[in-house]
Amino acid sequence: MPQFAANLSLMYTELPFLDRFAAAARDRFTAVEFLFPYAFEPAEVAARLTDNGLQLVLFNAPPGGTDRSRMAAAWDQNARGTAALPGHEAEFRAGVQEALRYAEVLGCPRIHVLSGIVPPGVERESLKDLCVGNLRWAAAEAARAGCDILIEPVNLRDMPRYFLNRQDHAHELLDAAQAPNLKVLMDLYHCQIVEGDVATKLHQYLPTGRVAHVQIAGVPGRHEPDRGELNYPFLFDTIDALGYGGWVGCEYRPAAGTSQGLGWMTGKIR
Ligand SMILES: O=C(O)[C@@H](O)C(=O)CO
Ligand SMILES: [Mg+2]
Repeated sequence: MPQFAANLSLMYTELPFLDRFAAAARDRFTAVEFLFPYAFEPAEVAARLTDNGLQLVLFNAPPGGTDRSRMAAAWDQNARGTAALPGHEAEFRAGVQEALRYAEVLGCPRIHVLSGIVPPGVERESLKDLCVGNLRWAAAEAARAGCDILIEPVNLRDMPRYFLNRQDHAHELLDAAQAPNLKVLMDLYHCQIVEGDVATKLHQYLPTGRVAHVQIAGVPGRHEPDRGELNYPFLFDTIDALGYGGWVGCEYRPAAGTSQGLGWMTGKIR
């Protein structure tokens, strides 16, 4: 079976953020991921990882701006990254630097950078070159810290007008950027909603070695993977058969309690 990481932004939300680490460890997770750690000092988060024998495998660069007191508000106001947004280059760079500062303390080898909401009246295509330049810069900075930069195609129902929606578009950006540590975060929930044909997409992209992280959730509800239209046992077998050795993040909203809903995983955590 693949190795699963608990997503502490969507799971265990019945607990305060810093208490979710112990809860994940009690459920026998050995790895976690989350969206944004910036409400806390890196040392505070690092202590929770160490205390609970957990490794951090992925988190996001700030969605916009690096002022910690305004980051949650920025997210609520639809800030979804700046990699593809004209006029936000300084903000993008500051966000990547801030993420790298956390990654170093947290020992995390992967940072997901969001690319942004396409402004009204702007063609997505016209933003590609800017995005490639920003990603190339971010990858070079991250390489010095031994980190990968990841980009994730996200569905337009959850994130209207988000810049990056399709696997092939993500791989086009990688082709253009030519940075070995620029990789794809393949979220099968988004992939199913946007493109479908998920097993074929796994066959197409996992062997490239460019997929550095996978995420899962049931479709359409984004609940446990045993709820909904995707046949995850089959997809897990496919992931294994393709020799994917990376992490699979459980990025779902538990339907009725996180621990209670882990039956789908019983006996499957490495
Ligand atoms: O799929 C998602 O929503 C996340 O992986 C994410 O990072 C969006 O912020
Ligand atoms: Mg995701």
